[in-house]
Amino acid sequence: MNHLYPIFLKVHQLNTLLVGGGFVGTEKLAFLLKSSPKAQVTAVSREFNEDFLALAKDNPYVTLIQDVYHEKYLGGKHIVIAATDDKAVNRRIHDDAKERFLLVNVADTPDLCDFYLGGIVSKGNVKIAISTNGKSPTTAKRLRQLLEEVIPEDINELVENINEYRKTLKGDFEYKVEALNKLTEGLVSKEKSGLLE
Ligand SMILES: C[C@@]1(CC(=O)O)C2=NC(=C\c3[nH]c(c(CCC(=O)O)c3CC(=O)O)Cc3[nH]c(c(CC(=O)O)c3CCC(=O)O)/C=C3\N/C(=C\2)[C@@H](CCC(=O)O)[C@]3(C)CC(=O)O)/[C@H]1CCC(=O)O
Ligand SMILES: NC(=O)c1ccc[n+]([C@@H]2O[C@H](COP(=O)([O-])OP(=O)(O)OC[C@H]3O[C@@H](n4cnc5c(N)ncnc54)[C@H](O)[C@@H]3O)[C@@H](O)[C@H]2O)c1
Repeated sequence: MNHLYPIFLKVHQLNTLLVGGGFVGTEKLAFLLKSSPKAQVTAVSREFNEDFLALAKDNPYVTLIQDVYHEKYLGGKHIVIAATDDKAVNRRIHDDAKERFLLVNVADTPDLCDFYLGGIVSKGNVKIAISTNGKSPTTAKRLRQLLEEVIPEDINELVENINEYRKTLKGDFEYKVEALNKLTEGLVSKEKSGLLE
């Protein structure tokens, strides 16, 4: 049983602190920016590797601070990701963040995470997040690849068209729900939709 509740964060209007500019820090920044190119990220690390620097370069929303972690960097942050290679430092980041009621992810310790970064499928306005409850990130990656293949590229057109239709509906809430459900009935029947072919 997976007890996690997924939400979709507007990270362009939240401040994220990422500590650790090595391999894992780079991976986390890359996935964050892939989904949310304007994510506001402050990255603190003793050293940044080349890939990290390349990702952050020319991105006005990513601020680099070359320093060891200090709790002062938690000021004004909503979300914290600890990705150093020092377990004790990651633990301290976690404890400092919890003291401030911040949401924290400790990349090397699922038990210390308030949330996981998941596999993400993006097709226009449609976004699907995948988690294995921290048990097998490789499976999350494979499921992401599978869904990227089977979800049609034109799913976004469908969403846009339904959005246009939705705006033209004049009745009360119940009327709108009924009209939209009728229009989209075919999507969940295999024969009519073609979505699952
Ligand atoms: C989905 C994805 C998103 C992302 O990174 O943004 C993601 N990991 C990805 C890939 C990946 N990570 C690892 C491998 C190597 C194979 C393996 O070890 O399994 C591969 C596969 C590969 O790279 O091929 C190693 C690894 N990962 C974690 C640990 C620590 C531990 O488990 O103890 C270790 C061992 C470190 C070590 O042994 O030293 C922990 C976490 N990784 C998570 C997310 C969270 C749980 C997500 C969930 O609920 O499923 C969680 C808990 C915390 C977090 O990071 O949020 C991204 C795929 C994105 C994509 O391609 O779509
Ligand atoms: N969640 C995942 O997907 C995942 C995947 C692989 C590994 N891991 C784990 O993540 C951890 C990090 O691994 P890595 O490969 O990125 O290591 P790395 O050596 O490439 O990077 C570590 C970074 O942390 C920085 N750092 C170290 N101490 C610091 C401090 N006190 N303050 C600020 N920065 C500091 C270093 O300068 C370096 O940039 C390891 O514990 C590893 O087991 C997690």
